[in-house]
Amino acid sequence: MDAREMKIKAAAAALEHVENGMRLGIGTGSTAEEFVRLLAERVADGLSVVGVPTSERTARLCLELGVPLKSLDELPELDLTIDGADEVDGRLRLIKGGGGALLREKIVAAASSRMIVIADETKVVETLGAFKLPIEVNPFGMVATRIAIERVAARLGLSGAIEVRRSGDGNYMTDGGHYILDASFGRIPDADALAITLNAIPGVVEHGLFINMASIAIIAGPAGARTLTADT
Ligand SMILES: O=C[C@H](O)[C@H](O)[C@H](O)COP(=O)(O)O
Repeated sequence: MDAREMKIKAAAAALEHVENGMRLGIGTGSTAEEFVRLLAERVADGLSVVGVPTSERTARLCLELGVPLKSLDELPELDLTIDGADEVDGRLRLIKGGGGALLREKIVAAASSRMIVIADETKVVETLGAFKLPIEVNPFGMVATRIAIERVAARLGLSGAIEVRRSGDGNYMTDGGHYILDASFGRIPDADALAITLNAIPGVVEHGLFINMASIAIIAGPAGARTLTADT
């Protein structure tokens, strides 16, 4: 089974949690896009749901495939969000934002009663941090913000390059008009402390640590899909 087939398997298992009439947060990334494709088939067959997309990219795909959408302001309380992740640990703590959508993803997940993460086995880790942690920052004072991040990270025993994400000739810009700093910490032994500390830095708009947000994770491997709950 190749990577795409595993993503489809996880997405298909997540689709079983979708019920008629649900208000759905719809994630971003290659795994979430497999979910959108399967969801669109069910919508074409008569399933009635309304989605709130977590990025312009997801919104475009949903519109193209006929998945009905509303904005989060029109639908501020959601039943379920289904989204991918860059890393998942045993407590269902996540790193997200590899695709740059972390801010909207976190706002949408926080507005949802439940969040289901869909991923392939390669995303499951003992300790978060091998994947560069995306930190969304305001362009104003980005260098000062980066220095502040380095200082608080050092106090938590974390080091490693913190680089501005690039796209073409310029800095990558999120849907919200911010930049992303990717932090190569390698290992983040205390993700909870780092999450709180980063949130306290002026200039940090949001970070890619999703703590206590996922209800379950559906992890697909060559043998099929399994469901993870925190500490199982
Ligand atoms: O910003 C992007 C999101 O957090 C994605 O859900 C995450 O990067 C995983 O993407 P993929 O399913 O493509 O690995």
